[in-house]
Amino acid sequence: MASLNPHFCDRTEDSDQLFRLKAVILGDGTTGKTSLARRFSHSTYGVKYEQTIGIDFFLQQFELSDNTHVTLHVWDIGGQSIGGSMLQTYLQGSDIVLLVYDVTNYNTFANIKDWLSEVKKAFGGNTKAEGYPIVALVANKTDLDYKANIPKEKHLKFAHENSLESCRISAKTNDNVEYCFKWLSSLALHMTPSKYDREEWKGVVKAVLIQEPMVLDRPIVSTEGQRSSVACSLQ
Ligand SMILES: Nc1nc2c(ncn2[C@@H]2O[C@H](COP(=O)(O)OP(=O)(O)OP(=O)(O)O)[C@@H](O)[C@H]2O)c(=O)[nH]1
Repeated sequence: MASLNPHFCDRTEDSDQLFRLKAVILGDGTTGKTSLARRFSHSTYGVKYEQTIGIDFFLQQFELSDNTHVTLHVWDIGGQSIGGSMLQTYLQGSDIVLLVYDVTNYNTFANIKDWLSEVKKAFGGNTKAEGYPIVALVANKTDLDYKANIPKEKHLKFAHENSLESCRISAKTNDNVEYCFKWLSSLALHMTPSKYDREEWKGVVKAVLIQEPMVLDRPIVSTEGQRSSVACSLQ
């Protein structure tokens, strides 16, 4: 029942329910935490790297399903914060923690265990305790999968062994970003999204039409004289 849910914060005139959640993004520097937060909150992306010193805040409101709305407060923590006393404070009251690594940088994956230790420490080491957040292992920069050096199996094994949720995203192309945040929000609210909702969150993958291949200086045609299928490549 919504009224018993600690995240419930308002009911609008037309009986819609509004929930408030806090998501904290952790991970090594340059793994794409700010890019992820910015992509989800502002639908923008920039290639220029600007180091986050301390913390940055983002906000996004969205509809999770009919009549259920979420205000998500996203705390983007600078990659240099590990081991600092403030990190423990930042983690207090979080509903969702995203542990982000860069698929092209093995060290950032190897260091996830240290970030996870920080999360456990902040919640007294008991991952089953009430108030322990939904924690997800997030592989970013999957647009660079062709030069990734962390096998997907390794990602899944680590997630499974540590009872983490799992997302593979690209802040650059927006692949799975909405899905990841909405899926984790659903879990934090103990909701089961419908298949239809989940498909919708996955959105449309950007496809680019490439030039129709030419054979002997003319387009490929089928024997009936119809044009054959057009080739597409995913960016
Ligand atoms: N190819 C690719 N590059 C990305 C992606 N996400 C982020 N980047 C780039 O990686 C660099 C670092 O991104 P940031 O979002 O600033 O990284 P951060 O984790 O917030 O870094 P700190 O502030 O040091 O903690 C930037 O140049 C981004 O453009 C992605 O999905 N794909």
